[in-house]
Amino acid sequence: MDELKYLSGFNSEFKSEDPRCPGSLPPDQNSPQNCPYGLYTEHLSGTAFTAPRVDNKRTWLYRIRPSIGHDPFKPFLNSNITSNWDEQEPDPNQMRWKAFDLPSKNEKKDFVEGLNTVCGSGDPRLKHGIAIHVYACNVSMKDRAFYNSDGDFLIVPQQGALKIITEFGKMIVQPNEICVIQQGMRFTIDVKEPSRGYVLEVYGRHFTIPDLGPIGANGLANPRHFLTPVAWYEDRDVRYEIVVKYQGKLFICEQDHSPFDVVSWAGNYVPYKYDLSKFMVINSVLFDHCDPSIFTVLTCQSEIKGTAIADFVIFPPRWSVQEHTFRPPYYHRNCMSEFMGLIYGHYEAKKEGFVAGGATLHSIMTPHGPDVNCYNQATKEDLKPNKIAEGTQAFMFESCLGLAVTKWGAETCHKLDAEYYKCWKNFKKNFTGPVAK
Ligand SMILES: O=C(O)Cc1cc(O)ccc1O
Ligand SMILES: [Fe+2]
Repeated sequence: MDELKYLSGFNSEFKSEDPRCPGSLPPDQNSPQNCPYGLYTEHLSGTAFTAPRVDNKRTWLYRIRPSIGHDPFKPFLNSNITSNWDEQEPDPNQMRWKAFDLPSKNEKKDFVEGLNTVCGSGDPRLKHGIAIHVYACNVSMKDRAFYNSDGDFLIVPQQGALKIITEFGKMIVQPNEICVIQQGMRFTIDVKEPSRGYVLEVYGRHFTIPDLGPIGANGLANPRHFLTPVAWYEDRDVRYEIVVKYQGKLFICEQDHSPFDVVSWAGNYVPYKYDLSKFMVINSVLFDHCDPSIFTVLTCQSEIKGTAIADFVIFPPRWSVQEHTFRPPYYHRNCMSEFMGLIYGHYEAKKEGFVAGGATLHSIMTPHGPDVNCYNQATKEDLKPNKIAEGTQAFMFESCLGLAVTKWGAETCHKLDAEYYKCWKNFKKNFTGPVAK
């Protein structure tokens, strides 16, 4: 069970000291000539120095050795991570992936080795774009840490808890929880069982909780339910590997000690986790279907007002009570890209074929919506209050960007389901014809 301590709050100014070294945080300044306990000071920037105060993110780390003490980086081979979006020809078709494979029993893959890019857009060098990855791993990262120089990772475990050690401390992230580890933050992941999940990466900008508009001051994700680790360090002089994702490729270097040697830290640029069951769900209580934006947990905004480079949206269990309404998602064509995954249960619009650990992609302006069975049932059902999606958690990564599927996503994973289009075959023509003159 999760017995770790956390700090609660979103976008808060935190400070934390490992209790083994009380007073390790310099009390009156950021950069003393000599730090308590002989620690080194290091600054981690999450935004430009000159970013407006409301967006400005940085943290001061007090550590046993500065991060710079490492050998040169070399390419890390055998990775299915990419930001090359031209591997395949564009494909506007609705896509559905069966559950992505877990490593087989005689394979050993840690989180880094098990990361595969499915689709994405943009360029980490231009600090604009996203990538969607899936991971499947069965061993812990042994004396190996990872950091992403390209952007932030929003990690959605689907199977298996992740024990994540970061420079800021430890967190355990279970399925139905998510975490965000931002650009530059080093972490290592331990797993106890074959584990699988999804990663939404955003280049160059950070996630926020959405504005609430007329909803008011409260609702959706509550800032106090976002949890940040408390300082924890290890003083271990061993060969340690640091893997970096840099401009879409992985590189590896070695150093002679654990990078998890931060004794205390202070700032507002931190990793955090969030339990999806704590989301305060809002929905229509009389008629019509609310847009899925009502279920936005986190958003990464573009420069265009109200338009997200990436929204993280969930479809949690909730009561459906609308009168004279077609209750499932409406048929539509969207100017945004919609990538969906399933943590457990069944998605209301597609009871078959879209399975936990699998995915769908409905690209810009590609028509989609409930399958024929769902339509037929929803147009006939007695509209009593109904708890939908009990025992279910589907989610969507929605982006204003056009997404390209990688070679891994289209071919190598062997999970694309060629039968997907069939769930929309055989719509009955119900048209009753014009009024007779
Ligand atoms: O396509 C989907 O299943 C996601 C979705 C759900 C919904 O309730 C309304 C619109 C929408 O795109
Ligand atoms: Fe949709």
